[in-house]
Amino acid sequence: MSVGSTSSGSTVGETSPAAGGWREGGPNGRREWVDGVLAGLPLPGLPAVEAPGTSGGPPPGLPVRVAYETWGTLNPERSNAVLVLHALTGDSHVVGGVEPGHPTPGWWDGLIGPGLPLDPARWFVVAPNVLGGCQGTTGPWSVAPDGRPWGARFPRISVRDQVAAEVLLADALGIDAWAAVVGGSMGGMRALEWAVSLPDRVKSLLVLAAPAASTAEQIALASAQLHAIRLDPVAGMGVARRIAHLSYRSEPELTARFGRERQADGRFAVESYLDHHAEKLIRRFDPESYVVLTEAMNGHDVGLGRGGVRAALARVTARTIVAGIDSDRLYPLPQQAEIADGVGVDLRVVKSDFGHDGFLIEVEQVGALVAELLADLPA
Ligand SMILES: N[C@@H](CCO)C(=O)O
Repeated sequence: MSVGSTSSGSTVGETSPAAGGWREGGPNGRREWVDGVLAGLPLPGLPAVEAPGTSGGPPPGLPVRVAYETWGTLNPERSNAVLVLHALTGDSHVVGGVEPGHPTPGWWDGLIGPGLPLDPARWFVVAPNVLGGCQGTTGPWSVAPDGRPWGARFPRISVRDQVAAEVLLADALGIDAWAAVVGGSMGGMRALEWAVSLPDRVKSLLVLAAPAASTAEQIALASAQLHAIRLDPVAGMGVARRIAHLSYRSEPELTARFGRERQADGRFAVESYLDHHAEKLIRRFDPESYVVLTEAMNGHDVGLGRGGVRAALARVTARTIVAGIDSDRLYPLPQQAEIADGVGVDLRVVKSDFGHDGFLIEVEQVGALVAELLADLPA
């Protein structure tokens, strides 16, 4: 296993791993990577399933690189590490900073920093880029063992494989147990999978706006997106984002914000809004990663091979907070209620007009939950 680092000013990427440090004083995290070989989790993984353009499951011993960002310092007891897991199109850049010449927003700005719930003076915060994504951790953009990019040949992976890659990172950093594992949406799936698969390694857990298992409706919504991308990767990802983005927002919000208003070009304002989000994603995301990650979310089921969801949730020993967004129509509250009930805690509700994206927008409420989770943990 090897460990490397890039300067915070350069894009994290396995193709240009220039050695370097990080700019002191800015909120950017330190960007590094670890290389290793993917091992299975100690519990049964997903059965290999053939999908168009993929082989079935990662080959044994798949070499992987995990690119990640950190804030703060690991204490000598190695007891202050917090794992923050991003959602579908997120990345390791949890909070923003200043890259050369331009500010870079984070997706949970307000969560990490002095005096904030994850204060780097106290906590060592680790945010990996997900396996199968396109931000430096091994994914379809990476070079396969035969020297050619994986592309559409990238193996079908599961949320469990993604967690296995994060285990490799934890091992490389010498973190036996996380003080907390925190994630929303797809990040919440991985957070839950961590606590179920490796209960001894998760002291506390925040699962936000995520299900224990993807439902028929979630798979159906995703399946329409996958079809669009398979027909035309670039235009299709735009269509996929439009479908997905609608599921990320709430009907009352769309009505209040856009109504039936038309723009000068004749498009409904809400059409133009979706067009904008589609164009933005096309500029910043890889369609093959979108497919790989969406397939992984479709396969998500913490109970698979473990006697069902209820039995799997009974394995969790972490101090746990499970929260949902009251207006979330993608992963509605009953799904978080199921997790909370299975773990034996009360469901917590984030109030938001914005639907599923409330987990990104309501940072103050999310921050309060993180602070509560960590309140009297020794660090
Ligand atoms: N806006 C989020 C929603 C998915 O949780 C994303 O793009 O990842």
